[in-house]
Amino acid sequence: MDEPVVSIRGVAKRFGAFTALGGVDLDVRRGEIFALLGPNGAGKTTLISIVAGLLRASAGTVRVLGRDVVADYRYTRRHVGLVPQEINFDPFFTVEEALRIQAGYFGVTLAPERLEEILVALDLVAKRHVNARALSGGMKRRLLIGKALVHAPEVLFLDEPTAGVDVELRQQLWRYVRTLQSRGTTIVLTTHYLEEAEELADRVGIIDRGRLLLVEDKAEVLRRYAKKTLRATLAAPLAAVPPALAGMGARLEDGGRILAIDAEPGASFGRAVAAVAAAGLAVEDVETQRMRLEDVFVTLLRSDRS
Ligand SMILES: Nc1ncnc2c1ncn2[C@@H]1O[C@H](COP(=O)(O)OP(=O)(O)OP(=O)(O)O)[C@@H](O)[C@H]1O
Repeated sequence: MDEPVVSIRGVAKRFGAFTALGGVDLDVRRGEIFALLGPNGAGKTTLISIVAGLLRASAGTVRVLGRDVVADYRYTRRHVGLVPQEINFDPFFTVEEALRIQAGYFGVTLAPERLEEILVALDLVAKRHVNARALSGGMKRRLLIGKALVHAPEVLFLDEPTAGVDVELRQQLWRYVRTLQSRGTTIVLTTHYLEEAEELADRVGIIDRGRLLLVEDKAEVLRRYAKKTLRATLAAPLAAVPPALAGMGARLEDGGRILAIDAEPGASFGRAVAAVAAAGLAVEDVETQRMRLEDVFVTLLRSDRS
């Protein structure tokens, strides 16, 4: 297999007596979208900042494209793009100037077609000559993303890229993130919008209190942890669940009109459907629902903390 694009080994970070990261091991694969999920204060930004070379680890090593982020800072920084969580740019420049200046920091001249592409993707064409201070919060965040892209980084870190961005534009950004991925960019994102991770990520990592609880393919996480529920709409309401179905944990909802049955992750509904038929129930409609990544996330965190 390819060498990982980012390789994190035993990374710890202490702030005084407080341990923000307690020994993290993680490999990010070439070309993937990796979503780092965790509650407030879990250590996501700390980890990303260490990988991007903005913060020194107290222990452990990080390699980006095979090079150590401390010893080879200039090289690794050159290949990393970081969209920070906090908006922190000089408000006196226009959007276009801010992008050109940022490219200059990396010794790159921003080609006109690249500038256009970034402005279009981030919906900032109409604001290109506007001072950054006159942008709305969501526009400022989009400019931050643009700034992280000017030097065409191989690895892009997005720390809550769509916080405060409206729904329509969020979807547009998702499409652009996928375009970047299709061109070979590796993307690591943190987000509190679990639907964002569900939509974009190939793999997810869940971090809590400075420890990684799980790193797994997203599809596998859902397969392994997401319960399913089958809801059968009955032709006539029931007063009580038939005994054979009660033994499977079936319950009534909506005044007895709906019979709901849960299946453990990975299990099928074959037996439940057969039991409904055997009970002689007339079924008008059937719906199945699977837990979303958000529910899985909450369940996993709860079980870690209990
Ligand atoms: N410079 C610092 N000095 C002291 N403590 C810090 C510092 N930076 C971060 N921390 C602490 O480290 C922990 C992890 O913070 P971090 O910003 O990495 O969390 P996060 O997972 O990104 O959270 P959020 O989702 O809220 O952005 C928090 O408890 C935070 O208070």
